[in-house]
Amino acid sequence: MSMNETTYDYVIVGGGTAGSVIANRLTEDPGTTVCVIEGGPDDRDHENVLRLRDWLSVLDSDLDYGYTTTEQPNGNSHILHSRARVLGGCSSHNTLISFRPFAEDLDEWVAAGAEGWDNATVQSYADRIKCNIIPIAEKDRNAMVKDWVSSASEAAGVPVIEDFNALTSHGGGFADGTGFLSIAYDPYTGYRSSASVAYLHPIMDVRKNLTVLLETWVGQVLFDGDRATGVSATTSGGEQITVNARQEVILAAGAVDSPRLLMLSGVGNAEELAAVGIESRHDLPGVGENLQDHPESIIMWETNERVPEETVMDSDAALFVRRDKSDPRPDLMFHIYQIPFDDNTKRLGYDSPEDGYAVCMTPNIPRSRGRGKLSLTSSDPEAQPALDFRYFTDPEGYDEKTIVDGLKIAREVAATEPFKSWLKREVAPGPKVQTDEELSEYGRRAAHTVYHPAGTCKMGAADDDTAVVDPRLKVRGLRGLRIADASVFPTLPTPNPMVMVLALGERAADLIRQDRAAEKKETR
Ligand SMILES: Cc1cc2nc3c(=O)[nH]c(=O)nc-3n(C[C@H](O)[C@H](O)[C@H](O)COP(=O)(O)OP(=O)(O)OC[C@H]3O[C@@H](n4cnc5c(N)ncnc54)[C@H](O)[C@@H]3O)c2cc1C
Repeated sequence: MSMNETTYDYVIVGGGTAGSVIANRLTEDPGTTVCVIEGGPDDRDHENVLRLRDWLSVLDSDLDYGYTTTEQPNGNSHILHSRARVLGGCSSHNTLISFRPFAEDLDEWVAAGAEGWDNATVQSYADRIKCNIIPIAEKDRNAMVKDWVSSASEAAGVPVIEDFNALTSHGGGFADGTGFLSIAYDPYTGYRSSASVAYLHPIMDVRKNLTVLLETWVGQVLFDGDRATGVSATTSGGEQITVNARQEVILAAGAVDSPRLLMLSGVGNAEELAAVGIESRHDLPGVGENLQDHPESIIMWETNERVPEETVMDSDAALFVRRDKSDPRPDLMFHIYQIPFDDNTKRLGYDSPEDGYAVCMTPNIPRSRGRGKLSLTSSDPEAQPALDFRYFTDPEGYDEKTIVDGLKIAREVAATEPFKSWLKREVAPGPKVQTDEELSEYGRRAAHTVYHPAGTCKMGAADDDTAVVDPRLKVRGLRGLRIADASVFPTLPTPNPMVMVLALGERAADLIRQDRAAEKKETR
């Protein structure tokens, strides 16, 4: 073995949300060695990463891969798809809004072939999550957002909910409601309780069986026949290294980079790989398909007085509405932003209120019907992949209608006291935009992402040719290779997905341990 070659039991690509969980759980056994390879630096060296309220300063910075979208004829072609380049992954730059999935979300997974991912099982894994998930502390709740919650409740005819997760963890879910969010944070310091904070910081430099390689980029998965044997990677100093896995390579590089890495390693649609000059190792047409997101739009107002200071991360409450009474889950979600969230409105020529005098509502589509595709544009590992979300292309026009309904409901909230009295004028789309056609045109052009790409290596039954991984997260048709991150979601859960990613990491570690124990028993 050469100097730049090392061997561990497990190699985890990506020290992000799921990767941090898996690394912690696998190294609970001191006899198991794990190497995490993370493309970004240590989050402990970045105060603005640790301080949740500074989250926007991390977006579009050198800690953001900043993926773009392809031309979106029916939507917004200018969305920047932030993905964190730092330990903890997107849990290190997101807003840490923490929702457990709904029971029916997981029924859909099981129906899609994800056997064993039923609600009872997944909730039991969510119970294990180490992040400090709590409803926003009273001291962080500001008067304007409290008034917004009252008005949202009255205008939409929905109850105020004090703890959304109490209803999903043991009651299966809720139909509608509004209230302050639950966040993974430390209310005393305002610091994140991200995956890296909760799962890695306490054990890094403590557990001798854990190695974390930072600022190191995995370029390829290495194979011996159909078995993944390790990865090749480049360190920040430009050194090429090989990291071997005695047992397994686990991809936890996220919904963009896990399929990208598979394709660069020759695993994907053979014809499409050939078209960009990559020799196919294993024809797996599902890689990169099924790209999903929670699309959203925005409505912004100028306030009469300065928005009060108290906040956790400037987006502290939500509203859920259910239009379709045949489904027990909500089908429209709104975040409130206590700041001008104006990237897309500015581009369309709207002015922005002075800092401290803006409030926004962002209606989003919890179960969007759009399905996109991620593909490689070249065999150059540095070339950005093409992310074609195909926003607002579902033939029924469901996504478009949801955004139009959302903008109308947001206006009803704004017309209801006590929130009404905070507002001076509607800035975007503005009072001239009234008809459904006008609202649709504006809503789609100003559309943004809730930053929830998923589904690009979807899980399905072992004999489902469109699936990339089986229900034990093993890449179909290969050995020694699993994927455990948001890319394996067959469908996006109704609410924000991070808790589902954390629970998936918890269960992935169990599956890996169970399979290893069974293998040991067999060879005895
Ligand atoms: C701005 C933003 C706000 C969000 N807000 C919320 C929220 O409030 N609530 C919520 O539920 N969800 C939120 N999300 C979504 C949520 O954070 C993600 O769905 C989730 O964190 C994804 O986890 P993951 O493990 O799949 O990937 P990630 O957490 O992205 O982890 C992937 C890791 O792999 C590393 N990596 C990638 N490729 C390589 C490679 N080739 N070599 C080495 N390392 C590599 C990356 O650096 C990264 O650390 C938000 C996302 C964003 C971007």
